[in-house]
Amino acid sequence: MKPNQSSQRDSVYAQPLNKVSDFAFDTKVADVFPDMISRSIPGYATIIDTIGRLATRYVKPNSRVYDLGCSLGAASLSIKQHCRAEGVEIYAVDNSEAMVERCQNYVNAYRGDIPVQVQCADIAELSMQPCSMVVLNFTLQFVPQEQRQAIIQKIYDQLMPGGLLVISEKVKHQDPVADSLLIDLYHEFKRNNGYSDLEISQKRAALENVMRLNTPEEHIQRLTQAGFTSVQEWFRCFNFTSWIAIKNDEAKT
Ligand SMILES: C[S@@+](CC[C@H](N)C(=O)[O-])C[C@H]1O[C@@H](n2cnc3c(N)ncnc32)[C@H](O)[C@@H]1O
Ligand SMILES: O=C(O)C(=O)C[C@]1(C(=O)O)C=C[C@@H](O)C=C1
Repeated sequence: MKPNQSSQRDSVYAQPLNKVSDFAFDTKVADVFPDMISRSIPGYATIIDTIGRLATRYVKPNSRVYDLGCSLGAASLSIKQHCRAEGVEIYAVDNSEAMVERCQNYVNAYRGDIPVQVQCADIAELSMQPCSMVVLNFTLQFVPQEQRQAIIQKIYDQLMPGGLLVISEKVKHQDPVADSLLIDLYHEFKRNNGYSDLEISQKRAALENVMRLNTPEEHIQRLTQAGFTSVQEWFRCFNFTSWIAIKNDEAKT
């Protein structure tokens, strides 16, 4: 089974809790993660598939690819499935032991030519090597704000000229009317996917201190400040957005 296919049903927030603790990527979440993420992120399957398709265009022979905050490795396995370049190595990194352990099992069960190295590490402390593609698929939103610019700068510095960063995030919007409409539509999406009002509100409370959102403008500013000259939103649904950021072909390494 691929990590983006359905697994155990997510019922983490189904029962009333006396106290809602901060959300954590622990064993309880990791066990139901394929179901949780596919019912919680609009267009998740499309995003994962497109990451694989982008890899066929951007991953260079004999280069590295990083999947930062890989969870169960869905993006890595999509790249492995699509990419035909020779001598490629994927580095799938996450700081949750529960995720990394399960990710390794998925990787072991998945055949293909491209090796995937699974690593338990904090991406803020990760020492990166030159690479042709980096994926940050709904990861930066969980990293402390003050570490975000340095991470994007490190990625830019290690990308080869012409290299690609795919960054997907849940975002907030400056206009309060638009922001609350998009949040409302998102909650309707979750209800349509079988989540109750209780599950939606308890998970929202759990995420409050853990997931800090930026506006699209803040993300674009951060990418531009790091040096990316080509930044393009390629996916958007409600308050979820994905961008491609390409390092100029002429850029110095
Ligand atoms: C929403 S999930 C990412 C989903 C995954 N990229 C996918 O495409 O299926 C966020 C992941 O980021 C990881 N994470 C959060 N902060 C991290 C950090 N500082 N270093 C490494 N991983 C981190 C979490 O453990 C979690 O597995
Ligand atoms: O479920 C929510 O409310 C979300 O905001 C979705 C979201 C995310 O954006 O990363 C939050 C945590 C889970 O990892 C899966 C999805």
